[in-house]
Amino acid sequence: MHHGEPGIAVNWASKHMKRALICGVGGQDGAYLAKLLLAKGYEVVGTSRDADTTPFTNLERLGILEHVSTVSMRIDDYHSVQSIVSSTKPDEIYNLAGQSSVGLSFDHPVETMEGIVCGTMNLLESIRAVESSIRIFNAGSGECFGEAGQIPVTESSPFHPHSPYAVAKTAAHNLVKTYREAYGMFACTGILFNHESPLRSKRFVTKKIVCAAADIFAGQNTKLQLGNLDVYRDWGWAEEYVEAMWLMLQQEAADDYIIATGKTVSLEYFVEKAFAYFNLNWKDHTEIDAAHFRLSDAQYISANPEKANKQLMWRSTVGVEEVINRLCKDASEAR
Ligand SMILES: C[C@H]1O[C@H](OP(=O)(O)OP(=O)(O)OC[C@H]2O[C@@H](n3cnc4c(=O)[nH]c(N)nc43)[C@H](O)[C@@H]2O)[C@@H](O)[C@@H](O)C1=O
Repeated sequence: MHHGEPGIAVNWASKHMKRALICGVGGQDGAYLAKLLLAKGYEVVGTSRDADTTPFTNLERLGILEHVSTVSMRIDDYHSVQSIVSSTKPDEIYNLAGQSSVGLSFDHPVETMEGIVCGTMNLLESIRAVESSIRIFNAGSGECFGEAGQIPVTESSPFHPHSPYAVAKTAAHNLVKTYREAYGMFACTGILFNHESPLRSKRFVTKKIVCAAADIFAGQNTKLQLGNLDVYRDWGWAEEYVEAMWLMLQQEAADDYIIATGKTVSLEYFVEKAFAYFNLNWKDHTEIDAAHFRLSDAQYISANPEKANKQLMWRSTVGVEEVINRLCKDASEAR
């Protein structure tokens, strides 16, 4: 493992291997992507704000911590970003850094904007300054569409962001498109819908639900407090989504793609199925708490992933029922 200060050059074992820079390697997607790229023979450099103190528990859990070179980089500081891009000279950059919780973005809008908008800008500008042939993937979000109604959105549907997070992701999406069109950069955004795994934190509703159900099943006398259950989302499996990120950068031309399962269900359905996994009736163990309602929240979001299916030959194979089963199994084993 290589911990390093921004600017420290890394000695690479081989010149033939592709090198990837994963910004935000400590998160769910960063960890799964690192695992995927290592398996494909890439040299992987991963950044976090402070690599010397970040525990990288997700990388450890996947058994790949010693295979990833971790470096400190402040995504919101251009000099820090430029110095890492020029010292690592990657073939591909994956921008998974910045605040990822929609809920938290209402409490920390400035930090959210700086990390996502300035962060994306800093990466694009660094590529322009250092080596414009570097390919970049940017993690976009289905939240950008906002309230989209029953008709599944496509890549050409309009964005109606309604949270600081979604506003930031919309701006980053537009920046990527502008750099692609104006400077001819190979820059793509994956418009990612909800994707889950055991590596998710309890800040996200899926992990919160399955952990509570497992605790209650094990005898804990608690009630699960939730917000609005009458919201509809498209939940997929994170490990499959990172595959789509990689595929986007292997195409002949850069483009943006919706990455989703294509199936939307209600949060109530998710809760019901998760408790049913443990032979529990969710209604006996949950309470609605107004404190968990968002200041604004899209009620219904559904997506059409046909473009990714056809052009990337990427298809989600883990549907929401399987997502629930896998998360519940992990939550009960983790206790
Ligand atoms: C596509 C998008 O996907 C994720 O963002 P998210 O959809 O906000 O994820 P979540 O799990 O926090 O909320 C899902 C829904 O569930 C509702 N909800 C009800 N009750 C609770 C509750 O108690 N906690 C939470 N967290 N949500 C609740 C909440 O209001 C929302 O409608 C991120 O990956 C993000 O990075 C991203 O881009």
